[in-house]
Amino acid sequence: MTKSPVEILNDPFLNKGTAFTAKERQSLGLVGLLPPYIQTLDEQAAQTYAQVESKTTSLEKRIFLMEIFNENRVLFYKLFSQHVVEFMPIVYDPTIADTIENYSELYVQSQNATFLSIDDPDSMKESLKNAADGRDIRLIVVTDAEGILGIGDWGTNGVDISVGKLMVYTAAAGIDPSQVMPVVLDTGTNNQDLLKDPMYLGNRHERVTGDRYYKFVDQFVKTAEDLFPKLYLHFEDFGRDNAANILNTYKDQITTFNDDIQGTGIIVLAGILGALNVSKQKMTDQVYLSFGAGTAGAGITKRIYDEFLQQGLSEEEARKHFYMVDKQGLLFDDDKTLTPEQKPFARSRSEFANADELTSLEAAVKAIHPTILVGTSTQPDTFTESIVKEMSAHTERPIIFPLSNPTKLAEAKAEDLIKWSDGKALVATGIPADDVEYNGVTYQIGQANNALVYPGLGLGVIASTAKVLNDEMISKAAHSLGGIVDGDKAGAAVLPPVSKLDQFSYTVAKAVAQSAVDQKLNKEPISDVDKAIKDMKWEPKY
Ligand SMILES: NC(=O)c1ccc[n+]([C@@H]2O[C@H](COP(=O)([O-])OP(=O)(O)OC[C@H]3O[C@@H](n4cnc5c(N)ncnc54)[C@H](O)[C@@H]3O)[C@@H](O)[C@H]2O)c1
Ligand SMILES: O=C(O)C[C@H](O)C(=O)O
Ligand SMILES: [Mn+2]
Repeated sequence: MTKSPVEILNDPFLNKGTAFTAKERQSLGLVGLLPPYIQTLDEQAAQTYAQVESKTTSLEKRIFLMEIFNENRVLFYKLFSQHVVEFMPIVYDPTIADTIENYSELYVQSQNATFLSIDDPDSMKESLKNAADGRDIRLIVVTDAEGILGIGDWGTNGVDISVGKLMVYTAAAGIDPSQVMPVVLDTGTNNQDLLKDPMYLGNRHERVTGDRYYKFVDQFVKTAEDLFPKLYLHFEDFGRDNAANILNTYKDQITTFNDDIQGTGIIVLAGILGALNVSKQKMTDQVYLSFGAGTAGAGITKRIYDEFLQQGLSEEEARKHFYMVDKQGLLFDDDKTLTPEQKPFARSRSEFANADELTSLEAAVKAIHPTILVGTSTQPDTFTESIVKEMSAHTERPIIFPLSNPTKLAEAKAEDLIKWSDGKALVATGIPADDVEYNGVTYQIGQANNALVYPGLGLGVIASTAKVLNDEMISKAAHSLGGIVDGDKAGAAVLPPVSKLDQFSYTVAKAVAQSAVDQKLNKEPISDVDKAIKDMKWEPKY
């Protein structure tokens, strides 16, 4: 179907704006519809970048960048790729949290997303087809928005996380933006402020749960798989009660991934490996404490635990190294409210003389003497000076990762952790952190955000045509990030910098694709993994 000139200018996958050549303007019927000077992509990027810079707040910058995204994908990604470090926190986390909270107020355009309503399941297939508009969809990011970052339930507004995660896939790993689709499953919201807000654009009822919810998710998975047979299905920010259930249901059947469980597990394992490379300590000597044992906390713990097994410990031996603290304090095995993911790491009260007193993080740290503390609690400023001092008193180089997002929810600031530990803490944060100057050393702070790994992982899975994404591939992804940072340099970060995102996405992709091929999980024959990845890679150019 050929598009009319106006349709072309309104199609972000086709529109080149002022970069349409004289010949294209003639042949497509665009003569007179654009100013006469023909810009190059570089000129367009320079001009739009100056406009971005003229905005004073991150939110204004993001709103402007989304205009470019809505109008011209090549230009958007050219700009993004030229300014990755500057734009990541604007396009993605933390600014994305503001656009989700204000989605209805800020709404101008649907951004090629698909909105699937639990009240209208019969139109699901048609909706997905309409949104694909004939495109060959290889990657969907889907959310039901029950647990957006650490800010909770945002109903239909959560669609922005699907859009944002996909933008990072393209900027970091070169996934073709015409082959992706953001989806929100609107199953209602329990956010009372949204339900009362006359401007709210989603379904105005409480969340549907139980069978009807799982049937709707299943209908979505089956319909999407049926329509797009080469699909890699990424789940994002589902609630704690559903995320692991959904992953466990589908992970052996289709090519799927849960970012909060698996992506976060990979980046934290990579960060810990990086930290141990600095401290020259052994993984299996570490004592691990997860603060906030929800979707991410439990997913990370399981990944690190699996690493202990891989390094030769028995299940029983390995389990002795792990502790979890959630709302109720240290998790014990007599607790009836434990989730299935928490149960394996709950401890026996008989291990402690003062078990009943271990109801706070501080008490737990005193009793356990963890060497690694990872925060996924959504509780700001909970890694206090006294906790950090207590950890530092019992271990030479404490590994402390406050990972809750966005910025306002982080368990601690990198700067404080460095200061309170007298420069000893090996720190990574969920959102970007500035260098910290302390006692004449410049400490670089790694970003332990799943965005550093999920794009490469996805590229590797898609390029290798893998049937499933399994633990072996996930482990290979985490280990592939080693060696990029020089751990012997004073103040070295525990993870590679965002400025090298495209390079290490490629490293991750190669490790994952090679693992898929080695395990014979590829659906199509692949003789050269490197070439398969390079052939997949999309670049922003006309
Ligand atoms: N850096 C990253 O890549 C990354 C990845 C995923 C999640 N996260 C962050 O981790 C946080 C949690 O995300 P999630 O998806 O696991 O959410 P979740 O709701 O599944 O888990 C949060 C957990 O924290 C617990 N909690 C609440 N209050 C607490 C308290 N006072 N003390 C101890 N625990 C408490 C909850 O009971 C729950 O188990 C979010 O802020 C999210 O942004 C970061
Ligand atoms: O979205 C992010 O920044 C990371 C993570 O998936 C989260 O939920 O916080
Ligand atoms: Mn997430």
